[in-house]
Amino acid sequence: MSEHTTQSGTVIRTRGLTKSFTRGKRTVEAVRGLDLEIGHGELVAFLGPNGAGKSTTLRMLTTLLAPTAGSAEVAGYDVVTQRRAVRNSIGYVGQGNGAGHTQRGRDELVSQARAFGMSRVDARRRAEDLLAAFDLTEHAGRPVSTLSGGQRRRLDVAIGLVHTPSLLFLDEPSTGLDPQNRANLQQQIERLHAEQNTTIVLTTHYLEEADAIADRVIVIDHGRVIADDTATRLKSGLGDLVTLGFAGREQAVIAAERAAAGLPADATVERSGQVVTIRAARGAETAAGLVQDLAGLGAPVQRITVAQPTLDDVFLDLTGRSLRESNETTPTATDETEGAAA
Ligand SMILES: Nc1ncnc2c1ncn2[C@@H]1O[C@H](COP(=O)(O)OP(=O)(O)OP(=O)(O)O)[C@@H](O)[C@H]1O
Repeated sequence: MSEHTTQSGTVIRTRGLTKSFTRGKRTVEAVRGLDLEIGHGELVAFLGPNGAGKSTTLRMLTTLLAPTAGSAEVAGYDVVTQRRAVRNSIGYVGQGNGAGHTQRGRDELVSQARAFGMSRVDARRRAEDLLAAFDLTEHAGRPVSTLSGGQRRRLDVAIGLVHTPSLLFLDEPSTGLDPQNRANLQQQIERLHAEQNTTIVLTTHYLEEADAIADRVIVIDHGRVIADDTATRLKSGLGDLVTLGFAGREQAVIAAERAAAGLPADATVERSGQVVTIRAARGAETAAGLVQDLAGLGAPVQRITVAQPTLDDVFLDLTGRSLRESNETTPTATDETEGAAA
């Protein structure tokens, strides 16, 4: 089904998109005034800690939740007044498993395709194509409940694609998968994007996932967009992290002083016990120069690592918190759903 795009190729446009939930006497402002434009063919990741508002945004864009304020157009249709048209234009794979548990994978795909109005022959052909594309052909005759987590998740994505949407929303597609299955699913998503030019919007709290597959990373925190760019550009604003280890505290003090005196003003130097950490552009060069200087000053470096910035460093720089740690400690709650998936 083809999507109806604006002349500029924008497929998602939101203005002041807002959602609050009332829980008892408390109001949770899950999404606060989002202004977004996403173009045809982009692969966008919404990245943020648990509870940041990623799923709520996706659920508004896919018409599952009505916004409290603001507006959103998806594939050229309004998510409130043209819900059906939006739903017909998109694929949506939610966090839970969409597939029925006792159905066989192949039958599930065929029934979904039939539900979208395909003939029996076309539905079977579509199911076989999707099974092949997601490496599921050999498992297609098994009841869904017997599939592994990774196979089930791939089937979910295949189901979301039955009607060949050119815009696909994936809510945490790889959460709960082991690294191998996660990598496998990421490959399928990238292939879908590259081969079919499908616009893909996914949510994730895996930094590496956003970094590896998205053309554009929209970092969300407390219901707001706090950064929006390619992963490379987001990271390029930060320096490399150089860690130097010394035999004793005194040498580390000398090293910290030397580094602070010799590095550009935007570099940062911290010392903790026998370890000095430096955040600076061109970390390898910085480290090499320092190692030489320090040997001459009687403070030889014993251990050295140079790490390039990650998206976690970007998040830390923006919020003062580590996204990795936020994910480990922040609880999440979703307890009400409005409407149902297409
Ligand atoms: N149906 C709901 N009723 C009440 N509060 C809700 C509901 N859905 C979400 N929230 C709250 O809104 C905030 C944003 O939640 P949301 O699920 O959008 O975050 P998220 O970034 O997708 O997190 P996660 O990665 O855990 O899915 C959270 O504080 C959450 O508890």
